[in-house]
Amino acid sequence: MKLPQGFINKYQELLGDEANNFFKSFDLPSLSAYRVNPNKMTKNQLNNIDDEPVPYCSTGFFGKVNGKSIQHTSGQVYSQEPSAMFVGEVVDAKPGEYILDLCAAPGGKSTHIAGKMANQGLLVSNEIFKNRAKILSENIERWGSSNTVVTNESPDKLESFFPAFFDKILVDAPCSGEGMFRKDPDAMQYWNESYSSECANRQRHILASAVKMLKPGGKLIYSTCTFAPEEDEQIINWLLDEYPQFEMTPINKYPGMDDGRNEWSKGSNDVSDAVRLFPHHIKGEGHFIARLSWKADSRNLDKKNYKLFKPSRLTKEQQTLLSEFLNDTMPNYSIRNVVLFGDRLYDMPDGMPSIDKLNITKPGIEVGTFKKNRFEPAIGLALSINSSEVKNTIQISQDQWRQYVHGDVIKVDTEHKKGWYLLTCNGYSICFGKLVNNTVKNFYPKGLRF
Ligand SMILES: C[S@@+](CC[C@H](N)C(=O)[O-])C[C@H]1O[C@@H](n2cnc3c(N)ncnc32)[C@H](O)[C@@H]1O
Repeated sequence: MKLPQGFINKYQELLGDEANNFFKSFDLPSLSAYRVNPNKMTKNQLNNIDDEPVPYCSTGFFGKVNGKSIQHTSGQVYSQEPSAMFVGEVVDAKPGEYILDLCAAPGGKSTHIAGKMANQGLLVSNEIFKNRAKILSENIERWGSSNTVVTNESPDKLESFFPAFFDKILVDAPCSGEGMFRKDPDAMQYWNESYSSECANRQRHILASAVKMLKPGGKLIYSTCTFAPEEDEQIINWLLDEYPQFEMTPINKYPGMDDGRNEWSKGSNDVSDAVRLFPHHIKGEGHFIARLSWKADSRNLDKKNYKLFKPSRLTKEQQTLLSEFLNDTMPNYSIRNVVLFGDRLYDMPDGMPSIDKLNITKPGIEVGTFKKNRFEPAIGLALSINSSEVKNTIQISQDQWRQYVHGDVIKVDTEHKKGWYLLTCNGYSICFGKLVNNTVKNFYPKGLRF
């Protein structure tokens, strides 16, 4: 691979004897891997996977997943390069926590975090760019995460909605992406001698917003997929100088992982507790991760600081249509917080403050749409539940799955009564379908068909 000459000069000087091995690693093929969804897969299914495990991520495996496979489309797996998986492990999300993933698209770290939260607590996944926030929402939807809200805001706008709100915040920062060169050589075209300093400026702004949204006592996790000290050790050194309430917390390092390099930090703070994943030391594309803790004790959320969320009001007709659907299909399902976007009904997780004026792409699980005289369940609802939560299911074969995702109807032999059914394949929820006279009508969203 032809690396930029300035890049070669820079890392020759920084890495000395190691530089040659570092440069050689760019000529090796990039590594593919995937994580499985612990909220969908059973331990047994996990144990049956033959691929080589990623040693530092219990749900990670080396291997390629086809984006048009049933595994991907039903949210059983998420493709992610292996070193990026260590970020989610360092976040160490726990069920019940309030977590913000501030730079979240396309959703690798958010799906990892959501998997660990087991649908309990609140995950706000934010992305500044609208088109990327849409992709993030689709990935969260497939993953079936019911405690996740996707927002589309700049970090400074988000501050006013969530002052001192989160237990943990991940800043997986936009960066010069040197760790992406091998996978996507086009990323090299943006590289120049001053690019890292520009990125560092933006990273400091994002972190300043993140600090305002973190609860005292909370944890801030910072990561990049670049090797540039300006965006890695020097950012952490700046953060420790600027916000003395923080201290670094050690990260349990696995063989092949390196310490943060104090000699690159241009400061007096010890940043060796950060971790570097270099492609010539470990099987991955490369990452930098640091975890900081706010030294003060955690205090409880003072609700008075927040405008409380007010649920949307359904009309009488909407209430009737929804009750009919739920009674017929999933009588035990109750919507936590009703949010209506036009005719689309969402089930928002608990814990959100008022969402007035907040740009939200996905306020939670999309339950369905109110149509004239009927309620149509959404694929988002199907992907977030399992068959034990619905009255009526139809198991379809892999061939029938192919027909359905292509937009075709499915014929079923057995006698079933007319109505909505959850279609499952190999035990995984796929979509709702409406059965009329032994034919399952196709409700797979047009935009997702293939
Ligand atoms: C490294 S990527 C995040 C990858 C993501 N965490 C994942 O695991 O899939 C950084 C994200 O930051 C977003 N971004 C760009 N400029 C930003 C800014 N000024 N503030 C916040 N986010 C920004 C980018 O659009 C991009 O989606």
